[in-house]
Amino acid sequence: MAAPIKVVVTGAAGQIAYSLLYQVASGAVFGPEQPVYLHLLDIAPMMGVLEGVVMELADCALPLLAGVLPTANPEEAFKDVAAAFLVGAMPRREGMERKDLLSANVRIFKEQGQALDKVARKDVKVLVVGNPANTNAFICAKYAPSIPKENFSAMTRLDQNRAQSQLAAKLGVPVQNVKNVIIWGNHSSTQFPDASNSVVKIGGGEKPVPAAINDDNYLKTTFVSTVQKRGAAVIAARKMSSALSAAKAASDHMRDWFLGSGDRWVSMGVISDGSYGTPRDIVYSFPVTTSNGKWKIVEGLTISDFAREKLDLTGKELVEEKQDALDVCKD
Ligand SMILES: NC(=O)C1=CN([C@@H]2O[C@H](COP(=O)(O)OP(=O)(O)OC[C@H]3O[C@@H](n4cnc5c(N)ncnc54)[C@H](O)[C@@H]3O)[C@@H](O)[C@H]2O)C=CC1
Ligand SMILES: O=C([O-])CC(=O)C(=O)O
Repeated sequence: MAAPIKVVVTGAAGQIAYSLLYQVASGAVFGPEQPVYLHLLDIAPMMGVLEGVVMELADCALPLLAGVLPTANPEEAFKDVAAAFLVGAMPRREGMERKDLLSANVRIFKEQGQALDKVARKDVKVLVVGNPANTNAFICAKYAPSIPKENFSAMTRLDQNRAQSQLAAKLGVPVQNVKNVIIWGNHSSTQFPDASNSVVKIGGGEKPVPAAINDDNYLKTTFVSTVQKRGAAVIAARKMSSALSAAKAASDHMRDWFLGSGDRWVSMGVISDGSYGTPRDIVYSFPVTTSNGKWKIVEGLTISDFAREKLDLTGKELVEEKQDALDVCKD
């Protein structure tokens, strides 16, 4: 058995963590041969609740769980971690956009970037889940200059999973038969869910999804808006934001980053190098492949005029969010 790796989950007393911790501790993320030492960070008033979570983790009797450290101190939480799930942040309520959380949440990611910079492993892989996720990831990386920017990512995997599931339902196939759907841009209502390059196993063969669905209008309208608005739809129904599906997506994202995405593209918010004419130096969601712990943007895709407009719109929003976040972090 390998030596345990240290993994931190922030917001560990919250909703998403409640589902995520089991997945990490049971081997679903780092594999069935990799023990984990869990560092659980939350704020001081939540330490009592967190104690209950620690008890439940013990009661799960998980063979891969090498130890648990609950703490309210970021420098203790981030010490020597190989993977960081940055979940802890305020969630939105009905009627809010995710960027309305910026002024409340972005300072958390400045402080946590500084702590990661001081005490985490320099090869730590950071996944920002807390909203607005892309811009928080940008700020976190900015305040951790000793760690490569490529090691910071934002979660758009939940959007990808939603998109894949919508297409599979429309086509009447199991969800794993659909692959290579892309989420471009921001984890916000301007994101562009793009099925134009996706393929489906159907009727004993493989087909492009647009040909199999044969309804361009659906792919350009209902499909896009359903995925863009799915988070809001869950909030309207549950009065709380997605948690089970968010935890599953966070596990998928980190697993693929560590263990590889195989022959599938996955969407991750990563630092933009200007690929596909997007603004540089923002955290933008691209189709990537992952292997050996590194991601690589899928190259050479054709961008239609319809897609161009969508890619530009979500990029513009990210440039604006970045400026707002930098203003908040000045004081
Ligand atoms: N990127 C994505 O696809 C998704 C992102 N989210 C976002 O994830 C975040 C967490 O959501 P939930 O778990 O449902 O919220 P929650 O309110 O249930 O839990 C958040 C936890 O974070 C803790 N926290 C607050 N400030 C902290 C700090 N400075 N350090 C450590 N912990 C801190 C809180 O005390 C609380 O226990 C929200 O911002 C939500 O909008 C949610 C779903 C999907
Ligand atoms: O919608 C929200 O506020 C929570 C979230 O990010 C999602 O479910 O995609």
